[in-house]
Amino acid sequence: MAETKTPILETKKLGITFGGLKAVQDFNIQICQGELVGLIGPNGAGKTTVFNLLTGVYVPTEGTVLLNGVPLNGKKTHQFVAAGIARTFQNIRLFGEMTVLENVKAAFTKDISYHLLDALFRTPRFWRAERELTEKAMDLLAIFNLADKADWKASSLPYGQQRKLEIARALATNMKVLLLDEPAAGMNPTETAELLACINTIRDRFGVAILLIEHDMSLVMNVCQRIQVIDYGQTIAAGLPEEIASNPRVIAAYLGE
Ligand SMILES: Nc1ncnc2c1ncn2[C@@H]1O[C@H](COP(=O)(O)OP(=O)(O)OP(=O)(O)O)[C@@H](O)[C@H]1O
Repeated sequence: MAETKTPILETKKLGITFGGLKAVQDFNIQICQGELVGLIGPNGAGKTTVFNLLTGVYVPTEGTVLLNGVPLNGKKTHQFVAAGIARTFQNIRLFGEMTVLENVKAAFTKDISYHLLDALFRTPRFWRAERELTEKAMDLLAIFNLADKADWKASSLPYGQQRKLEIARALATNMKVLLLDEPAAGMNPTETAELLACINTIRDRFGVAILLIEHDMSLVMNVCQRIQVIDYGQTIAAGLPEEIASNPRVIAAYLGE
């Protein structure tokens, strides 16, 4: 018998209109712990707009985003992050002048257990907490094979590794849901294969729910358990990768692109 799980992330009739344009409408999705779902669709279909709705960047014109069954209506972006929804962006947004390690440590702000005075006077509590943060950050970097580059300036990493660092930083926010916006964009096949392995590790190790926007179809078909397809802001198909690959509406939407 199929196991019934409570979705971590759920949307109900989510939609947004810009002027007269219904960029996303009646968008319904459920993602459970440890699930990896792909969100695909032709250019301009509304994928990034969905991410902006899921992170509080856009206020929906209709519908609701729920995290563990709790509606997030009216919350600001930082409250979405605090609640456990983290994302990466199509264009890399690292602190380029900071080191790889500092980039990850900066994302652990929720875990800082010392006060301002401890930091000012460099008390034992400050050093203990700093050591723990460094260990946690190094553990994350190790998953992404970046531990030996901890002291590098983030901007000096090769492109594919900067993308991995972005994901490591998103994980440091202790999130329950990870939204990845075209993580393989601009990567060569070797970097894409490494990324694929990382995404699988993250899912297994952290049990997070992942929603992935990706144009690289082989990546999507390889890693996703389910795929939802949107076109002109509306869901045109949802199902297993093999069902999606042979769905006539999906094929027509992509051929028409
Ligand atoms: N802030 C905005 N104001 C007006 N229109 C917008 C805004 N954001 C997105 N749109 C429009 O909504 C539609 C969906 O755009 P979106 O960027 O979400 O598509 P996408 O599927 O992510 O595309 P791509 O694959 O090219 O990144 C487009 O027609 C876009 O022009």
